[in-house]
Amino acid sequence: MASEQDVRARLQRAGQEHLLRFCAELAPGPRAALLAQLESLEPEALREHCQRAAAACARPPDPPPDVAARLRPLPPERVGSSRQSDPKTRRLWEEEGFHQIALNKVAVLLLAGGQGTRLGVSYPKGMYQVGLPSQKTLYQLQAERIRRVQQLADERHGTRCTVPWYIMTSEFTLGPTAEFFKEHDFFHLDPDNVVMFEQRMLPAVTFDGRAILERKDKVAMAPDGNGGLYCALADHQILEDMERRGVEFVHVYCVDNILVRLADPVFIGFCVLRGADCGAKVVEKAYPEEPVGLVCQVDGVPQVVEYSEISPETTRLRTPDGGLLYNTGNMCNHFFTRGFLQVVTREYESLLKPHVAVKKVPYVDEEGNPVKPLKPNGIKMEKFVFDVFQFAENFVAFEVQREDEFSPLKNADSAGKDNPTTARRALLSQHYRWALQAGAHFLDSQGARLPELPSLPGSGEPPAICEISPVVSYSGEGLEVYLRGREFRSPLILDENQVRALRP
Ligand SMILES: CC(=O)N[C@H]1[C@@H](OP(=O)(O)OP(=O)(O)OC[C@H]2O[C@@H](n3ccc(=O)[nH]c3=O)[C@H](O)[C@@H]2O)O[C@H](CO)[C@@H](O)[C@@H]1O
Repeated sequence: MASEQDVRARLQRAGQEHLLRFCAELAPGPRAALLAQLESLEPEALREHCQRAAAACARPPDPPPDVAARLRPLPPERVGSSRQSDPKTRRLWEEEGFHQIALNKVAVLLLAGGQGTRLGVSYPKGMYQVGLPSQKTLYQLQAERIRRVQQLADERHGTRCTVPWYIMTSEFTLGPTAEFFKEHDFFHLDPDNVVMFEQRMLPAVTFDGRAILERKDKVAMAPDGNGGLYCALADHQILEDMERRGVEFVHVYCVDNILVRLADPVFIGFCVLRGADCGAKVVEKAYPEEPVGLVCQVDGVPQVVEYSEISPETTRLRTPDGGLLYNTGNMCNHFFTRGFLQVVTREYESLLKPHVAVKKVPYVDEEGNPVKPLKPNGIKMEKFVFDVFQFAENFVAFEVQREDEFSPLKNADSAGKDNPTTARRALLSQHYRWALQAGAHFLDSQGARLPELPSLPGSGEPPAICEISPVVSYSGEGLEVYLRGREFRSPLILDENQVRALRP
């Protein structure tokens, strides 16, 4: 371990010597912990990080005034649509996707390093359960969708394929996530095919460029944003692991969309047949100010402009027919070829510009008292996963139906939107629609038929409660054999056991 003297010399080079101001009064344990943490911070990088944060914060608020003028919607030739395509084309994409999955060429990669601050939980968001009858967590739903998509590819192609699951965590989420997966026996996936790796952390910085001490013995650190993915892939040789497994296509997604279709064969197939190296799923925005990134072009280059960096006036612009001009909402659901990820990690990562987030960061004052600030006092610098789109040779967007594929869990119920209630409702409405399409009828507790509302939107409360395990159906397929012409009392939980009992 480095001595205090060494660490002090390094911090002097970085202009951050104040981080040692309580060192002398610490007991040996905390002192060693602090020195170890400080030793891991490379002086030049720390200096640059702190200067950059302060400078970025001193600039006028983003976006620069001329961004709106440089924005354009994506040209139609770059956009495919699941909802507007004919069934034959959709089938073609799906077949191609399943073909690639059966060849073991597809992996999924979960971004799970975020802290769930808005949701108000101290544990990883994937461990959250929104109150489904089965009490499944987001992680379990995702694991089961992987199992089902593998099974469907196997049935079509007579294989035994694997969709490896890469999970990017952070210092905050790795321990509890790894523990949770162990406790749940990896949700019946082979642990060898679940690869967890950790993204880097960066110090939080004051407005005048000083790294913040959260405690006398600890610097305040935050994950480096979901664009930390590219450094983390290199740090942990993840692309090499993918290469060993023969993975060519990577489906990257955000932890909190309860409807997420992992390794979605339709999306994968569309991107592969288009020869894309990079793709993004999009949904039509629900309302102009919806907090979703805007997939568009800036100066003719495909990009996402984050919701926090676009003015309300621009979000409200309309086309002559009355629709929103900027309508393509980012779902944080991306397609990358391994080749593209390789080029990005080798050549472009250092060109990604960090984004500034001003936050309330707990700290110790000059006397060493812990303070929970009431106003934002610190800067966190984050890279964004989509900032690599600009480097793609062939970028495509793929539009899907919101009620089929997008219901993010961002907030606590008090926020009214994108919360546990809306997520639960979206999933149960979808399963209710699938059950009706498959020919099921529902009865109330007295045995009377309940009304049938086949076009119920995701936001509506379904007349009957029906939850279908992802192990039974991935996107509504294969249900007729259990449900057609049958009557069920609400609630119906269609899981593996129930299916065995219903099999003709
Ligand atoms: C930067 C980004 O992608 N923004 C998108 C994100 O916004 P949003 O602001 O909701 O992004 P979040 O903070 O929820 O992060 C998205 C995902 O990245 C993960 N994460 C975050 C920070 C971090 O350091 N490490 C990490 O892995 C989170 O765990 C989560 O799975 O989702 C929205 C859809 O729901 C999109 O419309 C936004 O354009």
